[in-house]
Formats: sequence, structure tokens, C-alpha cells
Amino acid sequence: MTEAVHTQGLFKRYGQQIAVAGVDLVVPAGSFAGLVGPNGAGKTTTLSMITGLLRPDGGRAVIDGLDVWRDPVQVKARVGVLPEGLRLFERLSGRELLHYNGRLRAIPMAEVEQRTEELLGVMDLREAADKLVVDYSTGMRKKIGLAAALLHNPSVLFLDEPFEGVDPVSANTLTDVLQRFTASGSTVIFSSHVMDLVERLCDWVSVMSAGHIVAQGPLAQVRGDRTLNQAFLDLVGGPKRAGDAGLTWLGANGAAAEESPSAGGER
Ligand SMILES: Nc1ncnc2c1ncn2[C@@H]1O[C@H](COP(=O)(O)OP(=O)(O)OP(=O)(O)O)[C@@H](O)[C@H]1O
Repeated sequence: MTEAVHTQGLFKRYGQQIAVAGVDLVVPAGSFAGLVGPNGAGKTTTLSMITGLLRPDGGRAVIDGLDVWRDPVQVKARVGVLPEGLRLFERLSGRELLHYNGRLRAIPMAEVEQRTEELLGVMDLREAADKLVVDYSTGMRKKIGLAAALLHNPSVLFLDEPFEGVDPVSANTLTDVLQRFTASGSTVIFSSHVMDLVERLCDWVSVMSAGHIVAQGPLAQVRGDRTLNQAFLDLVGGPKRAGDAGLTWLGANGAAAEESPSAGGER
């Protein structure tokens, strides 16, 4: 198995809080891989360390055989990233943003222009191409961010919650683009909370909980004879029943209103 990504003992601490507690993540080349885990499991911190955005306190991350923190320039040429809390140049139009990214990547201008038009078309952003990014909707921002991440044809694409805020039609478009991308041997790694989506798209899954990888492998192996959602709940230990947390007062409006003297019919 050729590995697109692997990490060894990746570790990050924020004060007393251990966010990532020695993660060995493996993703085979050509996979459509899902990184799943509950809120606060350490997914974003892990992806940030693997993509060279956040320096680990320990361990190493390797992409296409290159150490992310020793060969940062070579690694960054090979990866595309759609990070959480995407920051874009708001005063550029969508088209200008893609041109700018292409020039940053030293792609010849004629090539940049051709790729830009194709990506704008596929993402259904042609009509909005000359609009400033500041005026884009959440879903449009995701799509232009993904287009920017794809423009240099990376070998590995990292996406943090790529489908959040994206309408179903656009989500289908994004899915098509990403499936075409992996079919040609490139690798997609995305984090998500939407188990149905991960189950539908991914052939490889890594499950994180409390800073650790608790399961990892081909989808069929991680899922077993359960749905991925059930496997996830079994692995991370959920769900908590609302009654356990109290909340006896919640939703009692009708009953309270009937019992309340001020609501009664005595006048
Ligand atoms: N900059 C920071 N400073 C302090 N603690 C942080 C910081 N970033 C993350 N953490 C903590 O690290 C842990 C992992 O956070 P992270 O954002 O990686 O989780 P996640 O799995 O991506 O969560 P979510 O699904 O909610 O996005 C959490 O406990 C979080 O509070």
C-alpha cells in the first residue's frame, strides 16, 4: 500500500489540554478518506499539523514520503487545503482570487486562466465570478475555496467540513469533482460529522476520540455489519440521554400553563 499521508505520534497540547495525544494516522494514496470524531476530538488540530499550519509539539507527519515540517515548500506544492474558518481575500472577485492563487503557485497565466474558467463552470460560479468574495454566501465561499485548493492540481487534498453550508445541488457537484479527482489516483481527506455522507463517499475512515485514533481502515472493516453511524456511536461511547442531564423543566410549557393559577379561568 502506498501511503499518501501517515503520521507518527503526532501530539499537541494547549496548556493543560491535550488536543492530540499521539496520533498515527494512515491514508492510502488514491483514497477518499473520512476523518470523523465528536466535537473536540482533535480533528482540526490534527489536520492543521499535517498541512503545515500548526507546529506539532511532538511526532511527525509525512505526505507523499516528504516530512511536512522538514520539507515545507515541497509539501505545500503537493497539497491543497480547505481549512476550517476559511479566510479569503475579500476584496478580490472570485475570478481574481483564482488568478492570484495560480500566480502564487507559479502556474503559467494561460494555464491559470483556462483552469479558472473550468473550475468556475464546474462550481456553478460563472455568474458570480466578478462579484467580490465579501459578497459571497457561505456555500459560495466553500466552493471558491475548494476551487482555489484544486487549481494547482494537488496530489493530496485536505478538506475540513467541506459540505457545511453547501446546498444539496452544489454538494452533488462537489462530490462529482472530488470523485473524479480520486479516480485519477489523487487523495482526498475530509473531516465531517455527517456519517451518511462519509459512508456514501469514503472508502477509508479514521475515527478520532479524545485526541486518539480509535479505529482506522477500509470503510467496510471499520463499519463491520453495522451502519457507520452505529459503529461511530459504539466507538466513541454515545449518545447521552437528555434525561441524564436534568432538563426536567424543558418543554413543560403546556402543563405549567394549565397548572398556573394566573392562567386559570377564575375571573
Ligand atoms: N487554539 C486553541 N487553544 C486552546 N485549546 C484549543 C485550541 N484549539 C483547539 N483546542 C482544544 O483542543 C481540542 C481539540 O479541538 P479541535 O478543534 O481539534 O477538535 P475537532 O475534532 O476539530 O472539533 P469539532 O468537531 O468541534 O470541530 C478541544 O478540546 C479544543 O478545545
